[in-house]
Amino acid sequence: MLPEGRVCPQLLQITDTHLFGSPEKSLLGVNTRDSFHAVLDLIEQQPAEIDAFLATGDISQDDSISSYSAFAHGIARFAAPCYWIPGNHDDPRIMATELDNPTLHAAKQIVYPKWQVLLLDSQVKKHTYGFLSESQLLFVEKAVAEYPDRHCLVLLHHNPIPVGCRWLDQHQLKNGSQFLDLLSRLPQVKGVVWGHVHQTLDRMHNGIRLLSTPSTCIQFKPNCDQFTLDTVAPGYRRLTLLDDGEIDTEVLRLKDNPFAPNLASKGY
Ligand SMILES: Nc1ncnc2c1ncn2[C@@H]1O[C@@H]2COP(=O)(O)O[C@H]2[C@H]1O
Ligand SMILES: [Fe+2]
Repeated sequence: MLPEGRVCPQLLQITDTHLFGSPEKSLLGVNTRDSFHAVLDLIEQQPAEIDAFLATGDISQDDSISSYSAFAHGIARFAAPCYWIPGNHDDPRIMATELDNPTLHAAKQIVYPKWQVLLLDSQVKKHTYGFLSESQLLFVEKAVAEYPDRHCLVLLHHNPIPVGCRWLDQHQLKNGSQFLDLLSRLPQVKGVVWGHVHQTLDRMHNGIRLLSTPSTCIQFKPNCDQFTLDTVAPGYRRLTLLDDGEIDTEVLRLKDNPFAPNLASKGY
């Protein structure tokens, strides 16, 4: 719930932390534990109140218990609750045990006075691409019918539209069109937010704001056919859900990127 006197939820999306069990390990030249902590430092420096963190998957890179406990330990420095969904790299069984305490757990639906936030599971076991099952799609319809007077924000790991990188778009949400067609019939839905693509996007589709968010570690360069890393800094997204259904949002990044990746990398 929100503190008394405030109706606009302030949410922070952190995504694709790709943590390892070992604090020494790097992904393509970036120590993901250190970059995660640097992003948390940046969040701590902001004056904004935080009502919840939304962690949109690929929390772990190696599916070790200690990678998930590193996430839990890091996020525990904030009092706000953190809700997570799995990404293609995650093991939901380990998440269910390691990321489960009063302020950190899986969530499907968060209800605020003027908004509801839905968190969908787009993971397909052993595959990099995503898919939303019939039950996930039905859940969206039911949730909107349950609270027809509230605006609705939907989060998932995978991108429902191609972002313009051919190598990456093969791994998108396979039924993205079906998903967006459904949302377009639900006027309560104001925005869709995802991770996975390690880059920023902000576009409108049939009145719905489509937003993607940088990773807290490596970034992918937009509009590249082949795997290409970007030099822009790790970051996160602030989302403020306004009473009138508008989404006030910004991406905040580390200054003077201290986490330069190995630009010669061809993949992972
Ligand atoms: N060179 C590559 N070509 C295609 N896919 C890749 C390449 N390198 C990595 N990937 C996959 O693409 C995924 C995109 O983001 P993820 O972090 O989910 O994990 C990545 C890998 O599973
Ligand atoms: Fe991913």
